[in-house]
Amino acid sequence: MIQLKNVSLRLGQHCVLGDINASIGAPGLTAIIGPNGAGKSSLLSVMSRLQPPTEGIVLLDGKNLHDLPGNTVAKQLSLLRQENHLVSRLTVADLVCFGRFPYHKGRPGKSDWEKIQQCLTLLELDSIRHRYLDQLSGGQKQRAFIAMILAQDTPYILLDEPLNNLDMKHGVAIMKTLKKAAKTSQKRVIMVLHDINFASVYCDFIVAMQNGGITHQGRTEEIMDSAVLSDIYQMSMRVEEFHQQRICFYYQ
Ligand SMILES: Nc1ncnc2c1ncn2[C@@H]1O[C@H](COP(=O)(O)OP(=O)(O)OP(=O)(O)O)[C@@H](O)[C@H]1O
Repeated sequence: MIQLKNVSLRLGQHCVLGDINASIGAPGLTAIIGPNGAGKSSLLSVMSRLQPPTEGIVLLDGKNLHDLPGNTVAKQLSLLRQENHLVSRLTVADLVCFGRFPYHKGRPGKSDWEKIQQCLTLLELDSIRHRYLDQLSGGQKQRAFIAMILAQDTPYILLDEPLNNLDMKHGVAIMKTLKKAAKTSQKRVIMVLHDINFASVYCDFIVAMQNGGITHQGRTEEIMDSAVLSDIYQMSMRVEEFHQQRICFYYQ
């Protein structure tokens, strides 16, 4: 698990995260939800070591994340950020190969190429594997980055809005792929999601944030409740059962 103990983050004058105590990352899929500016991306940054907390500590399987060697962390935890600034003259295959870097250190071997091929196929990227990143649509690029993250093959996978730019078919396909990876390889996938119904249908746990703090945390069915969601988003949200799934209606 990733444990946060009295974690606070201040950026300039702004208290972005305030005294968070939580354990996140049981095997399966965990969604982090909440309104804009609640601190979801900041929480992922702190949990992935991208950003050291101003106060408190983050433990990865009981060890202080910020004391662990970089290469150890890279084999334990991968992070897909919302904004990815990488050289656009990389091909899709180069990018996915980059995900294997903690293992091959620049000299990919047979097992690395097998994994790269597997991830390209899984994300339906075979036909565009030789295209440069700046020749891709937003959704194709997003799938290439997700393939890179899966190629890193870490027990913890942190994704900031992985469904950005994806059409419904690819959104569903990626959630199913992550769910299968979690089930067959005991992965712990933690992802920021804005689409509450994707969280409801595919995630096992939900962590909800407001104003830099975690206000609700539990199994998906506990959080997918009209009163709880209305409180989190400060608007009327109605949850109903539809084909054995809890679906939220919030269009007014
Ligand atoms: N570099 C920064 N300096 C100061 N404040 C920042 C900085 N980066 C983010 N913030 C503030 O921190 C708060 C949390 O931002 P964060 O991006 O973590 O929220 P979020 O929940 O991911 O939002 P969204 O849903 O809009 O992506 C916001 O109020 C934001 O304005």
